[in-house]
Amino acid sequence: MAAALKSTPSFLQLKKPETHFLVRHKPIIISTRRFVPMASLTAIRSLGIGETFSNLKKQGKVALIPYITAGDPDLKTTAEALKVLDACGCDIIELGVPYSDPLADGPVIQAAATRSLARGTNFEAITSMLKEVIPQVSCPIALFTYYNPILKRGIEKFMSTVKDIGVHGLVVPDVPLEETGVLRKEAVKNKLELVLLTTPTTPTERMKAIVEAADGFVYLVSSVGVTGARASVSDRVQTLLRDIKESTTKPVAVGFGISKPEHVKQVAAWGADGVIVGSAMVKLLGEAKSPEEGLKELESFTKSLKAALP
Ligand SMILES: O=P(O)(O)OC[C@@H](O)[C@@H](O)c1c[nH]c2ccccc12
Repeated sequence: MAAALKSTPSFLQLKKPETHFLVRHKPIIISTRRFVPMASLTAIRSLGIGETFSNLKKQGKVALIPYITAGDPDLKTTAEALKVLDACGCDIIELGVPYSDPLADGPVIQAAATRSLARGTNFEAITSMLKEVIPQVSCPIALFTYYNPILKRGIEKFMSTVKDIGVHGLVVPDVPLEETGVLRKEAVKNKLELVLLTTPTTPTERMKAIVEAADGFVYLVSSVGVTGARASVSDRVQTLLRDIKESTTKPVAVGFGISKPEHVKQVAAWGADGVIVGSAMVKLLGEAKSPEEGLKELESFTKSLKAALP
């Protein structure tokens, strides 16, 4: 596996040459609308990623996966936004931990991270907010974080904290290749499913290694470059989806640039099992005249995307 990963071209010119855009995601949480009650009444945990996708598949549905930045415009609004996204039928929510050097992000998400950090958002505040919110929504939340905040806390500590608050997954876009094994081992120990990312520039052998190692689903990055709404989704996604699906039966979700109902419709028609929308959501929330305004716009936008999906 390591060998196959050696030649990983990162689709970003990241500062650290050895860093590859090999994302061991542990994403997300799955909204199954059904909880698996744990022993205690207070702690309930949604089903795993793979189970959620297979439930959706049985219903002929495609997962809607929003990404928003925690603490933008503030954590109170983030908590409300999670409930809005859940109520609108999102199947998976990615919650970004703001970071000072978000290399894989475009201007919208970078600006959101800057605003959030300027307000003093930190990991502890995010996890305590999540501890409150997760039991209130049927669609649990996954943390999206760069590698540094994990290292700062220690991988083991980070993973157990993430698991204890009821999170199912992580997205770590800049983890150096040689460290993905360690990350994965700890994640699995904490019953966290890891999703890996493949890109349009990932060589076939490497894509196969990624798909083989992915848990839950495979994240197909639709285009090279950084995150950000695009006018259209490249039709190369269709072939990329076909190639990946030739090497696995695992679900594949597509992200990057998706920002309109016609985009989600198109990507679903190409055979994606899930669509991921970040910048378009972040912009509505973070750039609105008021938090209430942002939440209202988020709701109608999300409903329009949901309506466009099977
Ligand atoms: O913002 P977009 O173009 O809709 O793409 C999804 C993306 O935001 C989300 O999955 C994400 C946010 N930051 C990232 C960094 C790397 C990979 C993925 C991400």
